[in-house]
Amino acid sequence: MELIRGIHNILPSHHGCVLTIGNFDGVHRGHAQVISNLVNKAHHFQLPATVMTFEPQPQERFRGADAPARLSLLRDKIRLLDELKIEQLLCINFTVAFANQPAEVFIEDLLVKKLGVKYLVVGDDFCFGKGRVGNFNMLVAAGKKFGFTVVSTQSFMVGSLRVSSTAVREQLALGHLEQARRLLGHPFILSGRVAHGQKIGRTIGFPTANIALKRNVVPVRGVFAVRLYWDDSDIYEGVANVGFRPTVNGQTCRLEVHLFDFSGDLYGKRVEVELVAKIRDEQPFESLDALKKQILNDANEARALFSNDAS
Ligand SMILES: Cc1cc2nc3c(=O)[nH]c(=O)nc-3n(C[C@H](O)[C@H](O)[C@H](O)COP(=O)(O)O)c2cc1C
Ligand SMILES: Nc1ncnc2c1ncn2[C@@H]1O[C@H](COP(=O)(O)OP(=O)(O)OP(=O)(O)O)[C@@H](O)[C@H]1O
Repeated sequence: MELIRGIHNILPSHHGCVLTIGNFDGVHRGHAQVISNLVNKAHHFQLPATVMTFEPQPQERFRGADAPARLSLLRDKIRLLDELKIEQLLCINFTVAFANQPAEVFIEDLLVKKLGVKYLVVGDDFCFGKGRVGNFNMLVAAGKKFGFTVVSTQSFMVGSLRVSSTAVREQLALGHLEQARRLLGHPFILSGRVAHGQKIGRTIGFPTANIALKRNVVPVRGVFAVRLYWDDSDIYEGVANVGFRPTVNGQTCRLEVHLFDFSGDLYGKRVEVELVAKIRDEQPFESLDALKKQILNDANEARALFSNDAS
């Protein structure tokens, strides 16, 4: 997959493609269905299957810290889209100027002149452009004028629920990891680099890897049974907390992972943490000793969960 970073990097050789557009946050099963249609059409037309996405996501640009929690960082999104076998990912810097373009300008300048879209696949609720006035019917009319075809994909449902990034966020906020996984089609992960913490954990017998969360808002809070992936080959099980650590007066939201039976050095490593099941909500404890007792219970619960999974 070729990553095209920004409109200014679209070359004449990129002219002519089969395209879809969206946030693709989390790259869930609804997205996978849209992209499967895209890839089929691309084969048929012998043109590259291309996804256009935005960074930051539009709501992050407009609402800052009030934007919905992010399901996937750009690098996770790139990996997940790559797995769906697209050929080109166009990542557009979502500036205010870009957002303020009228829908007609977006179509004519970007879709027609720069990208030479031959076929456009969108979901059934797709909107775009200033004031989100651009919709499926407008695209169909533009397609007739400029010579491209627009198709909409039917809603992808799990039971009676339409899969969406919003629906995944709701399930994660409720701690329903299994249902979130069903909607995503893959496990929910948090990724980042292991940083130095306050080093209190080791004094209570639970050393933790602290992972700085690069997102504005995280869709989960609490204590979880986790798997940690690192360097592609090693998988470790453990227990983790996502939160502000009220017992030690934490100021920022952090992911802290205690791995079972691990004594290596993870500092500086980029890791992926799969949240397997929620154990409980984070809470303040009156002493480190009380926290230690609780973490011991959490670890036992997580170990039991993993050994049940294995049997
Ligand atoms: C499994 C687990 C559960 C935790 N639960 C809580 C909690 O409920 N409340 C809290 O204030 N901190 C909680 N913590 C965070 C601890 O306060 C923190 O890991 C400890 O202070 C070590 O910090 P350090 O990594 O900076 O040394 C938890 C940590 C782990 C690993
Ligand atoms: N369940 C689904 N079925 C069919 N198409 C979908 C589904 N979910 C998203 N799409 C389509 O995938 C493309 C990208 O969607 P996008 O990420 O922008 O929205 P979303 O997943 O519905 O998230 P949100 O909850 O933020 O609206 C759009 O064309 C959208 O219409």
